[in-house]
Amino acid sequence: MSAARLWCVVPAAGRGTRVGGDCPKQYLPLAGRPLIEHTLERLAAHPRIAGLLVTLAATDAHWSGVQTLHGKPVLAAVGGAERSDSVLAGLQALPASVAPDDFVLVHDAARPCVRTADIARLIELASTRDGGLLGAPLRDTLKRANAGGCSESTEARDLRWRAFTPQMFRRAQLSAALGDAARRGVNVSDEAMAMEQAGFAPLLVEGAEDNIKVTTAADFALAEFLLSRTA
Ligand SMILES: Nc1ccn([C@@H]2O[C@H](COP(=O)(O)OP(=O)(O)OP(=O)(O)O)[C@@H](O)[C@H]2O)c(=O)n1
Ligand SMILES: C[C@](O)(CO)[C@H](O)COP(=O)(O)O
Repeated sequence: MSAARLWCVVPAAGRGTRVGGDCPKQYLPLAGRPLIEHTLERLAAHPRIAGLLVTLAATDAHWSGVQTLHGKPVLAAVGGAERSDSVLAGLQALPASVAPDDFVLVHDAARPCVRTADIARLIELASTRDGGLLGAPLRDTLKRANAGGCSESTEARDLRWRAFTPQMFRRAQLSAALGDAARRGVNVSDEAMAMEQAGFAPLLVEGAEDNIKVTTAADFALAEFLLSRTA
């Protein structure tokens, strides 16, 4: 029997303010196509992905979108003010065929270079736990800056990881954790933070550090180079 396939929520309702300009970064050209289309293509091509639920800003009507990709459904829903709101909206908009206990992946539209093998490894390992996330141990010395932009102290580096996406959790548990954080007024920066606060210990799965999040204008050139190499 073939391995179960998972739906992926793709938060894409951001404004890309750190890139600047009028067009949200997910629609800016990257290697000749809108950034978001590289991400959706990479996800939909993965044999373990069943479908994509993309959350968009209500004003992003200009995104032509795609209805199916690699024979898989690509659905859209309206996101929210914060990334966590967009993820929660996406979870709530998933088809009824996605059961409460089914694992769901959440992957930033702004991360087009995620490696196919890393997605497979996350699914394999996190399925045996209460979920997990791709990341990488911190390898640089970590500094705490003061208001004047100078190094004030050096932070402990051991046991520190950078969190990437996808992050993978059970639909109902993640929805409950995100909803609880929102009710407490906590703006969680990723799904794992919400799950940690709900008492879970998400598995950290080491992935390639070229799974970059396109955040500033300078990231586009790096992402274009990486897209030409990774898959
Ligand atoms: N309210 C929001 C904010 C962000 N995102 C998505 O979450 C991902 C990671 O967020 P980030 O890189 O911060 O994107 P932006 O919020 O657009 O960037 P900025 O903070 O520079 O405005 C992106 O795919 C973004 O579109 C979202 O769906 N809804
Ligand atoms: C979810 C994430 O990509 C993990 O590193 C990150 O927290 C998103 O942060 P952003 O400020 O919304 O880009």
